[in-house]
Amino acid sequence: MIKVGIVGSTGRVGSLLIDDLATDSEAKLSACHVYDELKKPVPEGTVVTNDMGALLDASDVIIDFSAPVATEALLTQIVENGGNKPLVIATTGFSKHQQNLLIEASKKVPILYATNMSLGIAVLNKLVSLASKTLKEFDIEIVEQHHRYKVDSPSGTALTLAEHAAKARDLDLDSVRVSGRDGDIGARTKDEIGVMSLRGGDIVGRHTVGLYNDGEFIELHHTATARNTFSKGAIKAAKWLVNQDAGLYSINDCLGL
Ligand SMILES: NC(=O)C1=CN([C@@H]2O[C@H](COP(=O)(O)OP(=O)(O)OC[C@H]3O[C@@H](n4cnc5c(N)ncnc54)[C@H](OP(=O)(O)O)[C@@H]3O)[C@@H](O)[C@H]2O)C=CC1
Ligand SMILES: O=C(O)C1=N[C@H](C(=O)O)C[C@H](O)C1
Repeated sequence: MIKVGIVGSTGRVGSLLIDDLATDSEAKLSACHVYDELKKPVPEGTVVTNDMGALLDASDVIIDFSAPVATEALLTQIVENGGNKPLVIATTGFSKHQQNLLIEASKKVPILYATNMSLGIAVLNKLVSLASKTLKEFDIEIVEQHHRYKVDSPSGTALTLAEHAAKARDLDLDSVRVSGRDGDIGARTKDEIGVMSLRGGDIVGRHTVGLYNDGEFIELHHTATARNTFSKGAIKAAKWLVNQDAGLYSINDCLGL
C-alpha cells in the first residue's frame, strides 16, 4: 500500500481525500498535516501533526490541497531541511517566490504540479493550444466561475489555460493578460487575453475559453460537477509519481497526454 500524507486535510478537498483513501485498494492515508485539530475521524495509527517533517517521515508521497503559505512550508522542508518525498501539489495562487521554490524543490524530489486534477481540463488545455494557434485572428477571453469561498483569483486553472493560449501565439502572458475592465478603457487590443472571475454559491468549478471573431465564435466549456473529481485525480497522480525520478511533472505526464 502506498502511504499518502495530506497537507490541507481539514479543507474541502482534503476531507474528500481522506474519504477516497479509505476505500482505495492501492493507497492509504498515513498522515495529516493540521494547523489546529482534525475533527474528522481517521484510521487508527494515522499521524496527525503540525510538523511538515513528521508528515514526510510517515508517508511515501504527499498530496497538497491547502494554501500558498502552507505549501511554502512544505517546499521549504524539502529545499532546506532535507525532506525527501514525492509531492503532488494542487494548491493555487502562488507568488513568484513560491513558484521558484517549487522549481527548486523539484530538483530534489519528483513534483507533479497541476492547477486542475481533472482529465477534462487536461484535454481542454490541449484544445486551447490548438484553437489559439489555428484561429490567429480570434480574440481570446477566459471566464472562470467558482464557489463563494474561493480566495484566489483568477483561478489557477484559468491562468494555466491562458498560458496555453499565450504560448500558442508566442505571447508573454504577464504582458497581455487583462483581468478587469471598468470605465473608459478604449477598444480591445488584438493581443490581449481576458481572464475574468465570477464567485457565487457552491459552483465547484467552471471554465469557459472563448475565441471570438467577426461573424463567428467558439466557446469551450468545462464544468466540474463534483469536487472529488479533483481528489480522485490527485490520488491517481500520487500513485504514478511514486515511481518517478526527481523533476517537475504536469498532469499530462501522468495521463500520457
Ligand atoms: N488543482 C486542483 O485540481 C484543485 C486545486 N484546488 C486548490 O486547493 C486549495 C485548497 O482548496 P480547498 O480545499 O477548497 O480550500 P479550503 O479552504 O477548504 O482548505 C484549505 C486547507 O488548507 C489549510 N491551510 C493550511 N495553511 C493555511 C493557512 N495559512 N491559511 C489558511 N488555510 C490553511 C486549511 O487548514 P485550516 O482548516 O486549519 O484552516 C485547510 O485544511 C486551493 O488553493 C484551491 O484553489 C482546489 C480544488 C481543485
Ligand atoms: O478553489 C477551487 O475550488 C478550485 N481551484 C482550482 C483553481 O484555482 O483552478 C481548481 C478548481 O477549479 C477548483
